[in-house]
Amino acid sequence: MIKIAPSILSADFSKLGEEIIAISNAGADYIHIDVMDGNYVPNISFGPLVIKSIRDKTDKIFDVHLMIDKPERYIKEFVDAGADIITIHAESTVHLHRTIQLIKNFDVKVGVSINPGTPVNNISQIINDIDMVLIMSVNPGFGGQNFIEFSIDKIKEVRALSKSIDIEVDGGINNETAKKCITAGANILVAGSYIFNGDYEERISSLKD
Ligand SMILES: O=C(CO)[C@H](O)[C@H](O)COP(=O)(O)O
Ligand SMILES: [Co+2]
Repeated sequence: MIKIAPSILSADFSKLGEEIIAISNAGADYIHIDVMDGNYVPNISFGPLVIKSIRDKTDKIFDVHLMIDKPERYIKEFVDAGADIITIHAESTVHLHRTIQLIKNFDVKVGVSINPGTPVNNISQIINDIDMVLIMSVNPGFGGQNFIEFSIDKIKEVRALSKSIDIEVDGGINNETAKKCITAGANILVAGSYIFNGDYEERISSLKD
């Protein structure tokens, strides 16, 4: 089953609540929430207070993608805000294994993401401890970038390590790149600009098809 996770980074922030409702009704499986601190990535988005303010707009899974340095400092805040899945970047913490255990102790799902320049090998040691691998198919920080083709090989590599783990792909996803990702073994697709720049329902079903 392919799941679609619209990234609200491309939503209209002036009416975020309405956007969450619209994207949920259009068939989103997850709501992908990009948290950026202006340090780990060269952009600033929003934090736990904003997430908390939209939590009651939908029952969909809140898929929180933390692009922040030392994410271990803020796990409790994101759990309290309503995160169902918390994904941290392997490059963002010195103590990856410890931070994974910390997230698991809160009884939410845990994902680990790797940037385009990070080899899959960097997460082979912890892959059996986590629920999801998030392959970044653009350099994190901004929506609307072009898909990096070698990400396909990385998806295949992760799938070879685990038949059952969730593999999410994030960045530059459209109906063409989606096909390649699914064929390579991904089962969750994040899409921001592709979905929010068109008819939400049509775009989500074009990714699923
Ligand atoms: O994590 C992200 C950026 O760091 C976003 O989820 C991603 O860029 C989605 O945007 P688009 O689909 O427009 O590429
Ligand atoms: Co993201």
